[in-house]
Amino acid sequence: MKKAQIGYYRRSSRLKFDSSHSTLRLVEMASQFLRSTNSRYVAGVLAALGAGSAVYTLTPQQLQAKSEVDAATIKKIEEAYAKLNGPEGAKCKSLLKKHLTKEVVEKLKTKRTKVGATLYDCIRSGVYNLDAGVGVYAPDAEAYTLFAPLFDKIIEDYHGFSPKQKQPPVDLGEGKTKEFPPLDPKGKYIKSTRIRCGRSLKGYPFNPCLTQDNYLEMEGKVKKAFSEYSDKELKGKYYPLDGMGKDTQKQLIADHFLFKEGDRHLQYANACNFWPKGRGIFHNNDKTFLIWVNEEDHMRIISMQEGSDVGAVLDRLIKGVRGIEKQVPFSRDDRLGWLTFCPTNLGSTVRASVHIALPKLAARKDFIEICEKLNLQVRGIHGEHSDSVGGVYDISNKARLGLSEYQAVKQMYDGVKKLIEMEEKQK
Ligand SMILES: Nc1ncnc2c1ncn2[C@@H]1O[C@H](COP(=O)(O)OP(=O)(O)OP(=O)(O)O)[C@@H](O)[C@H]1O
Repeated sequence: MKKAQIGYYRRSSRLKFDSSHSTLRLVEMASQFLRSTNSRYVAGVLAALGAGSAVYTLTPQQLQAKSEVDAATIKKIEEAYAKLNGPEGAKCKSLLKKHLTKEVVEKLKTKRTKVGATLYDCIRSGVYNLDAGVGVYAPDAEAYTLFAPLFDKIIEDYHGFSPKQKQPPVDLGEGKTKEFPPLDPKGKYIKSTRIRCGRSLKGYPFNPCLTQDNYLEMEGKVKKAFSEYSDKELKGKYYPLDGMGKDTQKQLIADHFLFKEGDRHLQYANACNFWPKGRGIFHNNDKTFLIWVNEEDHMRIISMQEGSDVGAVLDRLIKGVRGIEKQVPFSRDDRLGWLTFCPTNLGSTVRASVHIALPKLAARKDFIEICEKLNLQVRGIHGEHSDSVGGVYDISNKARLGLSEYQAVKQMYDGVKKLIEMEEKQK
């Protein structure tokens, strides 16, 4: 027996579906039910469909939609293709432009996920931001499979991860953190070390499909989970963005603790709806363990500290992740690993970075090339799309998918170790 359980504000009710009903039929029946009850929102549709079950929040518009994509959206998709391939898109080098072929457009333009997301939701950001490197986001977990002809190509190109490959099992590095003693014990080059990972709450779509009530509900759930931390090092407080003073927010951003606001790539991906509702940051007293809530991903779990003790930073991250996953279940795909909004973060979701000054090496014309050969990514010190300040760079592992969390940290560790050796030998 397939069952869809529908609850909405103030009242709740149940609908039972026969196992012969297709997903589309379930959505239609839920839609009828919605009209008959005249409620404004359906707050949860739990449909045990095949292997997976999911709780999604749907707006009436989403529910009432048929599987066909409306003509206006199809037109937008076709116009997007024309823009990318016309004079305006001449300088665009994004993976979106490269892989959104005419065939892919034709195949995918009429598809819609169960929560109502279309191809346009996936590509919107890259169509507005022609300077994007990638240009796509997944509006919900299902988008990775429904729109696979586009996502798989981009994932393969970015990560070198073919559709036949599978993310290895989770290995956070428990029992192995001693392999990462301080990279720069004398503190000559490295200012600070940070390791972050992303997590999505099971049962919720990603940003563009979330309602304000979803955001608030998710915030409530994770806040409760944070209060369960008993470890002294991890204990802290949650600070909602809604109501946070502008000065406090600015300082937290300047000190590298909080996410920035107004990223145009995220804005055009419809990731900033209802901002700042449901967004916030949890941190311990020392600001060495932090969790971002509902920015790009539902959660970004972060461990950071001054200096270069990668092992200590990883130890703390492991404790933090283990603590929270006992409280809230996360979305994981058998092939793609931990699911994230941006396909560049799939898999391990780990970005381990150091803020490092390498004056001699960085002066070389081939500095970026050297880093790339070591599988390292170079950013400015105020995050992605920022510049180096005072010769300090943010250097991290490049790969996130196709390797375990431990291997991702090791990629950064080994690469940065090599860079320091080269700096010391450089005349
Ligand atoms: N090793 C580090 N030490 C101190 N701060 C860091 C370090 N690495 C990154 N940060 C800071 O973390 C903040 C977020 O950086 P950024 O947005 O580039 O990366 P991210 O959190 O990994 O997410 P994404 O890759 O999605 O952009 C920025 O303020 C950045 O300066």
